Amino acid sequence: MTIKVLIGDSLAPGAIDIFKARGIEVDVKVGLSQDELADIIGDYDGLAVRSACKPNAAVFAKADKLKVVGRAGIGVDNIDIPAATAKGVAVMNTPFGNAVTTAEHAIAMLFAAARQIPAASARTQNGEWPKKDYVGTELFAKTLGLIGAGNIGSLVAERALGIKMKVVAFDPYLTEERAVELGVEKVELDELLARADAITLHTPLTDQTRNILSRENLGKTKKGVIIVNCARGGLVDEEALKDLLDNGHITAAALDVFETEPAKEHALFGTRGFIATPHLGASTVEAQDNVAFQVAEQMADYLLTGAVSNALNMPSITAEEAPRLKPFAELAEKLGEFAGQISTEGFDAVEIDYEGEVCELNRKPLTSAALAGIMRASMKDVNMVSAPTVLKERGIDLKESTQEDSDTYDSLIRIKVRVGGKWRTIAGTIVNGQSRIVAVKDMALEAKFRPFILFINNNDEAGFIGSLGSILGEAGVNIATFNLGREEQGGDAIAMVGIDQDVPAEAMAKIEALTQVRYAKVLRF
Ligand SMILES: NC(=O)c1ccc[n+]([C@@H]2O[C@H](COP(=O)([O-])OP(=O)(O)OC[C@H]3O[C@@H](n4cnc5c(N)ncnc54)[C@H](O)[C@@H]3O)[C@@H](O)[C@H]2O)c1
Ligand SMILES: O=C(O)CC[C@@H](O)C(=O)O
Repeated sequence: MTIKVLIGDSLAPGAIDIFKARGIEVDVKVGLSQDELADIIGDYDGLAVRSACKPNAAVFAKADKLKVVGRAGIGVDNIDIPAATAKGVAVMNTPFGNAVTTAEHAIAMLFAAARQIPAASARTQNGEWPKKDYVGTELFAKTLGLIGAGNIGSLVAERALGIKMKVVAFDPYLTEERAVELGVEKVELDELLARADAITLHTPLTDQTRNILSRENLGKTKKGVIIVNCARGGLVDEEALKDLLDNGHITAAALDVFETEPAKEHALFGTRGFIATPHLGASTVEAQDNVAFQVAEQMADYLLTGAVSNALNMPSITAEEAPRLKPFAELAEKLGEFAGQISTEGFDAVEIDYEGEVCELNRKPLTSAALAGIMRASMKDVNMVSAPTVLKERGIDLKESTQEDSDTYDSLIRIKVRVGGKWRTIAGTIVNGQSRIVAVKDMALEAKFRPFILFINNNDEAGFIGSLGSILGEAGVNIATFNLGREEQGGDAIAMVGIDQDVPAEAMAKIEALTQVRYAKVLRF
């Protein structure tokens, strides 16, 4: 049977050759609207994209043959991953192929902003020779504030140190050891804002990073600061950026990414000190070859052999191992997601214990699945392949242990994450092929994973369940399941409430204010 792939964005031509050499038919259709894509997607087994092609739920609804979407690049915000997962479509990216190129663009933007090169060039070529208007800022010995010290942030730090800048970094997941290795000083955000002469951003866009350079935070920066964003639109308050450029608090700003793209009109355009590029961070021949060739190989492997690599929504497992490993990989990833969501302040060690029959299996993909789950709360685009490398690079300790007998269950996986010197622990098993949570903080219970779980750590005192039920009822939140665990009567206790919808902020505040509640959070799976 013919296997067909659609290339929906401008990819380096070598990708077509790779698909064809492996016997896969290829169509290239760039610039399709979502409706046009939905009309034709039913013919294809694979879809290769960059960032302009945006397969949404309506596209996946019609993607009856589709098995894989490959992103030639890092960010997958243009792909509706829950819709892809619901349709059984693997989503893969290429986590490292364009990192150097993007770091170089950030550094180029920094220099361009410090010396106002684009404006000076335009006016010089216009015959003005405006020498007096462009007295720039030297970067030597200045402080660069790095928000996000992952792949690209680390490369930017190396380069900034090379031009003799001092680098301070804010990243809750950067360990002191990794900071020392990189030669940067780990600081809190407020300290970075107060000390940096230039700030560059290198985080994904998540609930925690959206608007991280808000009007308030931009107001805390040094007068004369330079702002560079080559990561994602939405990290910087664009309106506030304009106001602060206009009043001279910010000397210069360079954006490669915008809240709405393509940004063909924008209030910032024409503002003094402002530089824009059209999401060019990854646009070099080298990076585009890297990501296009890699995505074509990964997609072809998956379509022809079932091998999964760099997948964001499914574990990497070989075809032979698949049937036995799959439920345990799903369990490990979900337990990891639980642990990650209750550790968003940052953690410095992870332990994974395998007990019982699961010890006989290849545990590497299980550990990778668990780590991807743990880190997903802070790094949206992390996957099973990149998770272990990233963990190691950051100097986060990982210990695995096995115990061939399990006291109660045929198999048990326990994940422990250390936050501020204290361990947060969750354990689970498989019951009738489905993942179950069987202990939290070593308190036994049995709960299914659901799209929304309200997790509460409380004191075991009378009246708590009634008050909680009333608050949820008044907020119109339906309870689907309710599981409780406790250390001893009157002691530490947990409640896992499976709910049919998210809890409104007002109701959440009331829950947190209950005298028995120590910690409450809605977890999403
Ligand atoms: N402009 C472009 O063309 C282009 C090209 C490639 C990547 N990108 C974007 O650059 C960004 C960085 O990519 P990467 O490969 O370095 O990602 P990465 O996952 O390796 O690093 C992201 C870093 O952000 C940190 N982080 C998460 N939450 C944070 C928070 N609340 N505060 C501070 N730091 C936080 C993480 O710990 C991590 O170290 C992504 O948004 C990616 O999509 C843009
Ligand atoms: O494909 C591009 O040009 C942008 C890629 C970049 O935003 C990424 O996240 O990898």
